[in-house]
Order: sequence, then structure tokens, then C-alpha cells
Amino acid sequence: MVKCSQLDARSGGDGFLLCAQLIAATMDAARSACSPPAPADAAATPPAPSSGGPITAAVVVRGARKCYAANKWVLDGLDLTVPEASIYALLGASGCGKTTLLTCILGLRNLNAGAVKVMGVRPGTKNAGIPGPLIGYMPQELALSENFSIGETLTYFGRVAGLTADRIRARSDELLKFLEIPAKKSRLLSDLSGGQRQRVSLAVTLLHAPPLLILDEPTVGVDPILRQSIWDFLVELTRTSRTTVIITTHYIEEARQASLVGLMRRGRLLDEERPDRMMAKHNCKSLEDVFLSLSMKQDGPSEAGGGGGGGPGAGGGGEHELQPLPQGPTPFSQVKYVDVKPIPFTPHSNILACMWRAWLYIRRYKGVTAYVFMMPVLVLVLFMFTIGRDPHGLHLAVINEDANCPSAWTGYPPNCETDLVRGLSCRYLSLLQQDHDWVMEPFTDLDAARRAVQVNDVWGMIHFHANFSRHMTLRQVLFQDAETDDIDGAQVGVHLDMSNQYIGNLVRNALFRAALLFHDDMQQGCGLNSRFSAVPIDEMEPIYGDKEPSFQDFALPGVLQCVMYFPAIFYATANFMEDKLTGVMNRAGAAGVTQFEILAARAILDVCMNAAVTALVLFTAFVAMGFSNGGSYLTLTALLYVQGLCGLWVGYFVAAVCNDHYAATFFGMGIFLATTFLSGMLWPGEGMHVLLKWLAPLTPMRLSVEAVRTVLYQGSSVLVVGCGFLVTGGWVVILFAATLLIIRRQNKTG
Ligand SMILES: Nc1ncnc2c1ncn2[C@@H]1O[C@H](COP(=O)(O)OP(=O)(O)OP(=O)(O)O)[C@@H](O)[C@H]1O
Repeated sequence: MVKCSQLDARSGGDGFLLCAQLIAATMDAARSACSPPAPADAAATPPAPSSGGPITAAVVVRGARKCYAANKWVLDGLDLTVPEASIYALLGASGCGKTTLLTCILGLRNLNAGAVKVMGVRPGTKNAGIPGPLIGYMPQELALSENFSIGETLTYFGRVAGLTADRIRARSDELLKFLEIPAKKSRLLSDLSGGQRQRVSLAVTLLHAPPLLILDEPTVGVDPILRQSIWDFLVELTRTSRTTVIITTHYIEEARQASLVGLMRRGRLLDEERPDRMMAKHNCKSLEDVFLSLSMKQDGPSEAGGGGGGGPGAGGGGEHELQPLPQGPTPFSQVKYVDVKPIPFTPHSNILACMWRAWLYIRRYKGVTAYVFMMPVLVLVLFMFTIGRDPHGLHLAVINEDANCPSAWTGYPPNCETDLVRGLSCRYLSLLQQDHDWVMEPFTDLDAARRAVQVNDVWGMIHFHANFSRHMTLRQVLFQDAETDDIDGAQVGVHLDMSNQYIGNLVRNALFRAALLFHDDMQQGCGLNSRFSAVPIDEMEPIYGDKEPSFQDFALPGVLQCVMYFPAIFYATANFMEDKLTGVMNRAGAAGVTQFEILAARAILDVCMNAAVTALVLFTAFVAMGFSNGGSYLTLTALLYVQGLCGLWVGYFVAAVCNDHYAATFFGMGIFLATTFLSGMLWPGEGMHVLLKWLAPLTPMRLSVEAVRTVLYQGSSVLVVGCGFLVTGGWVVILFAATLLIIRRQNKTG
């Protein structure tokens, strides 16, 4: 038989986990260990802390039910009453739902059923200060940005609580001294030890001296002496300032210093009593033993008989199937609440505090900020020097059976009809090379030239037949009367490597263009009228654009929108994700900062930062690099600006939707690729599949790219530019609203 005293010795004073394991193994044997004189149903129905008359309570929870997954109840009809000016220690095994309960009391999460009242109001009631300055919440995890200093961290939360700068300074000095944080206020949290960070977190919670403190394991990682002084401080606080404290701890025996202890298991309170009374009531020497004894009672004979080790409640934690509700204790109507006095804080704006923090973020994360500004410049420089420039130094194989170039070409004779024209192939080649620096590599046989193409030594081969000059002369002079042999012999054989479409087409175009020049040249050289055989197209000046546009001209609008859009996405995602994952956002929420305020503060700073990036991009592209703009700079600026804003809000949306950095990276990359292809910046949208042709204009970049193209090369078009603004601007509004809704929903249900 294992007795409570034995369990206590084995667990070493921190024994919830061990107790839980032992419950399963010793269920039968230990049932009688504490043999309480208490009523048989003590574990099932938690008594109110004081029976009879009305209770002056700071927090009352009745019939609380909460599940994260369907029918898996983390809180299962829990009742809890925290009297005013008391320390209420909430104890229970890991995963039994303590944090869930605390966040519901804070109003950060909603219950599925039941009700919570804090100082007489339901958490979340407008202007009630819960969540907000009436509460000081210390979460289990640090939930503070480690790259901010101690002073900055305290200042932010002080501002959110509405403290004046002097008060923040005075309280910070006081708390840092009391909590024995040796470092200077300018020290970054990342440079502190785990215990020191934990104490800074406690200082943040105590800073504004709220009437209700909710401390989720505040003494973890703190040495025993400081742990004791924290408890002494809390006891003193409840006595002198009538502060109420709810505290969870895994150091179960330190809870003896609490005014009340609530033992929690399987989403319910097993008992709620003063520590000494609780131990006496259950005839146990320690709170740990009481917990063990009550746990066994809760499991009942059926589970105990079955070994019970694998049950969800074996450790007292985790989710489990719904059980019937017990009869609830004192109803709300019989509870007298703490009279909440007006909050002695100066009127303040959380948005200003959040903006101050976001500004600090920009200054502190210099690398990230530099990325936002330098990335567009870098991409534009790379674009200028890599994209759309004609390939140089291409090699072509030439098999010339007609003449030895260049000496064979001596010009046109006075009479082409009677005198032989020599070296016409050389003339053609010289016209071909007129505008290109291509290298003509002489080959003597066709197979060798073909092999050179196959092994990528040359981009193509050009073959002139023997007597090309004579056949070509007769073909040109005799025209309609030329023999088939002359026509065939005047053909230039060409085999190209078309595996690279751009280079293949470039060589082919150059060959055709040289052929046209050659034709005119020969007609004129031989005194013939070239108009009869000329291509019957009279190409005049284009209405828009250049006669010889480059790929750079085509890609520029897309690249401009890209450099505004994509760095903004990655910046906003990284920025927002950190606050979300570190729990800073949740902690700010407990301090009363709404999601709207957080997002609005960011939006205000984004508006400014985006303006600076837009100016930089315009300067780089049109001043430093000399790209030309044929339209209005104002319209162009507005288009780029809205695209940048859209990028930022895509980033916030991604961060809101994703639960970790991996998901955010993959999602971000997916958006990048899809938007790029659908934007029409790589290939004209007119060539897309018919379905995508309809879909693409709804994406954030497609129409705005066309709008920028219109501005740059056509002056402007109200319709095209208007559509660009409408779609991209629409995305900004939709994403703002969607991000807000998602965060709200996650906070309430998560
Ligand atoms: N956001 C969430 N989504 C889904 N399940 C959750 C979520 N948060 C907590 N849970 C689950 O709810 C149960 C209770 O978790 P909770 O954090 O409230 O326990 P706890 O008693 O505070 O544990 P610990 O003492 O280890 O901090 C656990 O099974 C946990 O896995």
C-alpha cells in the first residue's frame, strides 16, 4: 500500500506528474491513504469558500465549459469563487485547463457555456477595463519581445495602461529593485537569464498596480529566496491594497501561503478551501496528498478497478468526453462583488502606444527595415543590368562554298547583267554583322557544323552553296525568268538551335532582317528598281512605344509593382508573426489593447514607411537609372503606393492565417509565384488560358501592372488606371478586414 506521506517523499515537493502516474498504479492501494472524514461527494461538488451569507468576490466562474475540439472538454462545468483581497492558488496537473480558465477570466477566450464575472462585470464588456488596466496578467511563457530592452518593455505596457512617463519611471525603478533585476534598463531581454526575464515579466504585470493579478506560474525559474519574497510581496499586497491574486504554480507546497487553494482536475474544481482547512478536512499532511486523494475519488471505483492508467484523466489533465454537470454552488445573484473604483489612469490612446512600439521595432530590427528599403533598389539595379539586354558575342557556324570572305567581296560591277558579281555571300554576312558583334566561325563541312550546334559551341549554322553569288545575281536580274537552279542555288541554308527561344528568335530575326537589307542593297547596287520585289508593308512610326522595343520595356511595369509588393509581404509577415508567436499580441490583448488598435497602429506606420519606399523606387528607376515615363508621375506614384500597401496587408493576412514560420514561408512563396505568373509581367496576359484570363484581373497585381504600363507608355487611360486602383485598393480593404476578423476569431476560440 502506498501512503500519501510516501508519495510526498517520492515526488520531492513538485510531484503532480509523479502523483498522476502513481494514481494509475496505486489506485486501489492508495484509496484509503488520506481516509477523509469529509462527505463522500466532496470531490464532485466543490463547496463555496464560505457558506451562508453573500460573498464579496473579485472573480466568480459558474458552469464554465470550454473545448478546443468537438466534444473534448477542457473545462467541464467548472465553478470557482475568488474572494476579494485574497490569493487564490489554482493547482492541478499539467494540461488540466488552468491556463484556459485564466484566459477565459481575462476575456481573451470565450467559454462555450457557463459564465464568468470579474468584479461584477463580464470580461470584454466595453470600457470595463477587463481585459485592460483592471487586470495584471503574467502569462506562462515570456510573451515579450526579446529584442526590446527592459525599459522599452516596461514603457510600452505602462503606456498601454495609461501611466504617465514619470509614473512609469518611478514604478519601474521600484519593481526592478524589488525583483532584484540587476541589469540596467537599457539591457535587451535577450541578454538576460531565463530567471531575470521571468522577473521582468512579473514587473510588467505589477507595473500599473491593478486590483486583480492573474499570474500563470510566476515563480518558475526563480530561486527559492526570491520565490519566497514574491509570495511575501503578494501576501502584503492583498493585505494593504486589497489586491486580489489568482496564481497557478507547479511548486504545490508554496500554495500553502495562499488564502485559498483550488484543486483542478479534468476540467473541474475538486475542492476549493483554505490550505490548512483543506489538509485537515481530508486528513492529509500535504496539499499534494489531498490532490491525490481527491483524484482517486473523482475516478471512482470503476476506473480504479480497471487500472485506469491510460484514461485521459489519469494525470488529471487533457481533454475528455462531456460529463454530467454537478449542481452549481452559490449563484451569481447571491454573490456580492468588489466595488470597482474609477481607474486612476490618465486618458490615453493604445494606438499611440502601439505606434511607439512599432516604431521601436523599425529602429531595432535594422536588418529587416534595411531589407524593405534596399531590396527594391537592388532588384531594380539587377533588372537594369540583366533583363532585356541583347545577348552579345553569339557564335554562328558558317559553311561558305561560295567565296573566301571578306576578300572576295569587291563591290557591285557597273553592269550586273553582263559582269559577274563576286562574293555576294560575304556581302550578306557583313550586313548581318552590321548591328551585332557575333562571331562567324568558318566550317568546311556540314556535319562538323551540325555537331558544333549539337554540342552548344554555336547557336546555328549558315550554309552558302557553291556559286551562290552567280545564282543570286541571275535570280535578282532575271526575276520572273530565273531558272529553278538559280532560285535554289540562291537560297541560304540555316539550321538554328531553338532550344533557347529568345536567342533562337533573335538570330532568326537578324537573318531575315539582313536578307531584306541585302535585297535592297543588291537592287540598288545593280541599278534595279527594288520596289517591285520589296515587302509590301510600309511601317510608319508607332503610335505608342518605340519601333524597336526591348523586353526591358515590357517587363518594367511588372518589376516596379513587384518591388513594391513582395518585400512588403515578407516584411509584414515577419513583423506580425513574431508578435503573434511570442504571445506579445495576446499579452497586449490582456492589457486592453484591441486587435483593431494593433492593426491600426501598424497601418498608420505602414502608410508612412510605404511612402518612403515608393519615393525611393521612383528615384531609383526614373532618376538614377534613367527609365522614361511618358505619363503622370502623380498617377504612377499612387499606383506604386497602393501596390506596396497591398503587399503589407497580404503579409499581415499571411501571418494571421499561419501558425508558424514554415507555413508562413510556404504560403508567402505560393502567393509570390501565383501572383507573378498571373500578373502578366513575364508574358502578356492575352496569352493566358481562357479561365485564367478571367481570373487574373481579380488578383492584386494584374490590372495594376497594366495601369502602370499605360501610364509609362501611353500617357494614361482613366479606365485602365481606374481598374488598377479599384482592384488593388479593394484588396487592401478586404485584407485589413479579414486579418482583423481572423485574429479576433483565433483569440476567442483558440
Ligand atoms: N489553442 C489550443 N488549441 C487546442 N488545444 C489547446 C489549446 N490550448 C490548450 N489546449 C489543450 O487544452 C488542454 C488544457 O491546456 P491548458 O494550457 O489550459 O492546461 P494547463 O493546466 O495550463 O497546463 P500547464 O500546467 O502545463 O500549463 C490541453 O490538453 C491542451 O493541449
